[in-house]
Amino acid sequence: MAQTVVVYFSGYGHTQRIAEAVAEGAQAQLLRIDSDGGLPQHGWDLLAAADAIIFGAPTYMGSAPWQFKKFADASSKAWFTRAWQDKVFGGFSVSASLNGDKQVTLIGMQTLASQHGGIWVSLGVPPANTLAATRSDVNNLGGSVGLLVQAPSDAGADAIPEGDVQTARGYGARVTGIAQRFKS
Ligand SMILES: Cc1cc2nc3c(=O)[nH]c(=O)nc-3n(C[C@H](O)[C@H](O)[C@H](O)COP(=O)(O)O)c2cc1C
Repeated sequence: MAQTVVVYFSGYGHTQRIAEAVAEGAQAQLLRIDSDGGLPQHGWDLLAAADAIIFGAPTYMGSAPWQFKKFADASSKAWFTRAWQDKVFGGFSVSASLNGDKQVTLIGMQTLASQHGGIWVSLGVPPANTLAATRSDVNNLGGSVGLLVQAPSDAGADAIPEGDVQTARGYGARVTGIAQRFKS
């Protein structure tokens, strides 16, 4: 079985909930970036050993929070040794607005994965964008590069629409499934 790690930052718990849903689908280990932008002691070893790495962050002011950027910059050590070369990568971002410029955060993650020589996994699900579509549908936000999630600004993580949570589980499963195909 391919080993996937979901490495994420969450300021107020919304991205944490989605990281858990992605990890459930991916049968992955969770690795939280702390409020200082650091990883726990074993964090870098866990990432080095992974077959697949999924990045997660909320969108703050139109891009990833500085804590995620600190982690990304610190990953230059792995870049120097090509430690993440040919791993499978995915990414997700949570924000309050339906759009909210989440795509900018996602493209940053895709670029980070590409700098490391990784293989990026798209969302792989068509958009639910018909008149009959609702927020309970899978991929109702119409993402393609990776996973997009909306969390209402005045509510906790429990208020994230079920369609987004389901999309998160499905995306996690897709990333690990693809990593498994590369492994076998
Ligand atoms: C400093 C800051 C900046 C934010 N900027 C945006 C933004 O650009 N677009 C948006 O839609 N939401 C924005 N939000 C809302 C967050 O993306 C949203 O509340 C998200 O669910 C927070 O995730 P977290 O609880 O994991 O930190 C911002 C929130 C904060 C605190």
